[in-house]
This record gives sequence, structure tokens and C-alpha cells, in this order.
Amino acid sequence: MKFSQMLSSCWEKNDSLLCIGLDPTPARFPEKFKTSSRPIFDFCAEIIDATADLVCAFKPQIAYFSSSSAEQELIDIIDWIHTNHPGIPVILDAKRGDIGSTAAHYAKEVFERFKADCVTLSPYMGKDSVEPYLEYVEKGEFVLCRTSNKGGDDFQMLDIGGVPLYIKVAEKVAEWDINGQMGLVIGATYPEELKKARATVPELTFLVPGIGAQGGDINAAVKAGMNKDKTGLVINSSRAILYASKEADFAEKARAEALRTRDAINKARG
Ligand SMILES: O=c1ccn([C@@H]2O[C@H](COP(=O)(O)O)[C@@H](O)[C@H]2O)c(=O)[nH]1
Repeated sequence: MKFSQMLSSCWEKNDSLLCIGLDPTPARFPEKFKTSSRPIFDFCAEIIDATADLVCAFKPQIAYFSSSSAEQELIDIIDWIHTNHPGIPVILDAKRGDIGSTAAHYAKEVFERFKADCVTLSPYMGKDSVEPYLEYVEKGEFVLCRTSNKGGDDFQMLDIGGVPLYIKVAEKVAEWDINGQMGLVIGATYPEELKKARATVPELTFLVPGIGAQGGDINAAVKAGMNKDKTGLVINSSRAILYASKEADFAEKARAEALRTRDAINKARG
């Protein structure tokens, strides 16, 4: 099934725009994982099983796996989601960007080796750097547009002939997206920009990090970024859910935080 169809059906089935980010940091895991031979896999699997009915997607961040030489655990956790919670899309947050010949290998890695349904990409190297991903027509790509961090101002807010660069990126992505598979990354920390981007590209889906640990306002972000159908958003929270408790009740507390977040998003949708 196409990534866009998987996402739409999870928005509806789970009544949720919430995406849980899988950013596993072993030092923050509960005690019991100290004796596990695969702590990253075991921790993520428990979080996934406790929350799968509350989300529209899971978003593993590749650096948290590769920095611990845990690529096999990443492969296994994506397989775990597809096998045990079929239909929930996996967005691999890898922020790739390189010349076409190299991008073809990154695309093969993300879609064939890791078997993710979607990937995050940098727009900095232009159209030919994203084209190899688009050849996987069933898959999705979210392109960095207005990132959630303060340093995003350095380039994204530069005036490019009367519009900020992030708006130019939004326009370009809409132009490149001939197959309805692309979207934008826009931080919940910037509701004004969410609103302007939504007005510029009403049809694109936005991946929205920055609520939870980064302090973005859920109500403001949802109201600014949702589309005319009150969807069009994949709102990510990682640390606030994963580390809601460091005790034996971590999965239960993660579920409670996920439920609270999903409901706050839905309240804002109206
Ligand atoms: O603009 C961006 C793009 C990506 N991220 C990623 O999202 C999560 C956020 O984690 P929290 O714990 O909810 O803050 C993380 O994987 C980032 O790499 C982002 O924050 N901002």
C-alpha cells in the first residue's frame, strides 16, 4: 500500500495525528533493560505495543540506532511494526541529501534494507538529489522546510526575492511532487510559519516535530497547520513519551502520555 494511503487510513482508524518518535537512549531506559542483550529493540518494542492504537505513524531516528551500531535492531523494530501492527507507516528520520548517484544508494538503504515507508530529506542539493527516492512510487518523503530548532533561522528565514527561503522550499517541493508522495517538515515551535506554509501548499502533508520536550504549543500548531479536512499533519513527540517514566511502569506511562497528547491534538482540531 502507498505511504499516503497508510497514513490516511491510520488518521481515520486511530483518530490520531500523533506520531511517536523512536529515539532510544539506553542511559534513559528502566533498570530491567540493563540485562537485555538487545536493549534498544526490547525497549522500542514495548513502547510500540503499548501505543500502536493511538498513533498515525512511528518515526525512528536513525542516529540513535547507528551510534550504538544497532542497525540490525532498527531493521528488526521496523519489521516488528509491520508484522504486529500492520498498516502503521514507519518514517525513517535520516535527513538524507547527496548527489543522485549516492542518493540512489541511500534510497535503497532506507526502502530496501530498512524497509521504511517514508524518509526525511534535506532540500539543499536540489531536485536531482531527491529524484532517486521518488522512483520508489509507493514510498513517502518529508523534506526539511522550517525546522523546529532556533538555528533554522540562519538559512530558512533568508529573504529570497521577497519570500523567505522556507516558502521557496515549500513551493519547489509541491512542484517536484508529481506523484503525491512528498511532504514538508515544519516545527510546531513556529506556528506562524506553519500557517504561511499551509496557505502556500494546501495539499501537502506536514511532519511536525517540536511538541513535548521542545515545548511547542499543540493548540497553536494544529490550528495553524491542519488542512481543510482537519488532517494533513503528522505531529511527532519522542522524549516526552518514551521517557514519561524510568520505572517499571514506563510503557504504561508512555501510553498515558501518548493518549493525553493525541487527545490534546484532537481537541485543537475541533
Ligand atoms: O525540525 C526538526 C526535524 C526533526 N526533528 C527530530 O524530531 C525528533 C524530536 O524529538 P523530541 O524528543 O520530541 O524533541 C528528534 O528525532 C529530532 O531529530 C526535530 O526535532 N526537528
